[in-house]
Amino acid sequence: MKIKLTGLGKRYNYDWIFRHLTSEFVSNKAYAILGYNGSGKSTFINTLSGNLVPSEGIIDYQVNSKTVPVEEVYRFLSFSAPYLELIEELTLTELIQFHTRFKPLRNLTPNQLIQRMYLEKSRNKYVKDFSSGMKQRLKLGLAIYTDAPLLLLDEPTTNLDQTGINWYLEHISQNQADRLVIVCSNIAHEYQFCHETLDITQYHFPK
Ligand SMILES: Nc1ncnc2c1ncn2[C@@H]1O[C@H](COP(=O)(O)OP(=O)(O)OP(=O)(O)O)[C@@H](O)[C@H]1O
Repeated sequence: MKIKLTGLGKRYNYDWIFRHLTSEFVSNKAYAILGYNGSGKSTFINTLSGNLVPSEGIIDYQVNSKTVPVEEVYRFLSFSAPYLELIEELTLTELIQFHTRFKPLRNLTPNQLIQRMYLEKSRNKYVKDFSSGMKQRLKLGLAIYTDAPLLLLDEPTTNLDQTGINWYLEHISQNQADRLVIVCSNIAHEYQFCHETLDITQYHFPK
């Protein structure tokens, strides 16, 4: 997986959030997108994922050296973010079954995933009855263990306690090979495994 950005910019109405952004992201590397609250990290990652349309510039996606059109990119990514909701009306087992109808897991069964998330006791519990930390572990577990070459994480340790943070760091580091990982964050421990950083605030002021 490779994503090449050329002169990328995004604005809401008359406000440019970022502009003149040229960069490249490649597989087997993890990148941290940094910046203070409201600086544009989520806007950037949602532009990369194809959820938002860029206001200017080009995004070139390549999978196995073949160009992929933006409307197909969703097939190659898994994405966890505070604003992406789980289906709360399903039990944990039902949710994983539903999820895997669209995207397979990375060489593990739904039961193994439940074990890795330490959610065995909650397999028949409705997601709406999960604690906020359990929901976050579920979001991250589904994202990390979905078999997708592009893994996008926005504020991954939201609602996690120290045990949850350690769990996230262990599982992300075990599952970052052979894929492209992009993490939006302003908390150092969330992106300590990343190889490169991109400070979105550097693209605030157009030259
Ligand atoms: N749909 C929208 N319409 C207009 N402005 C928006 C919209 N979405 C975000 N913004 C604005 O874009 C700016 C960047 O927001 P964004 O959520 O990308 O920042 P962020 O760096 O991810 O913030 P945080 O760290 O708080 O999550 C903010 O000023 C925000 O108010």
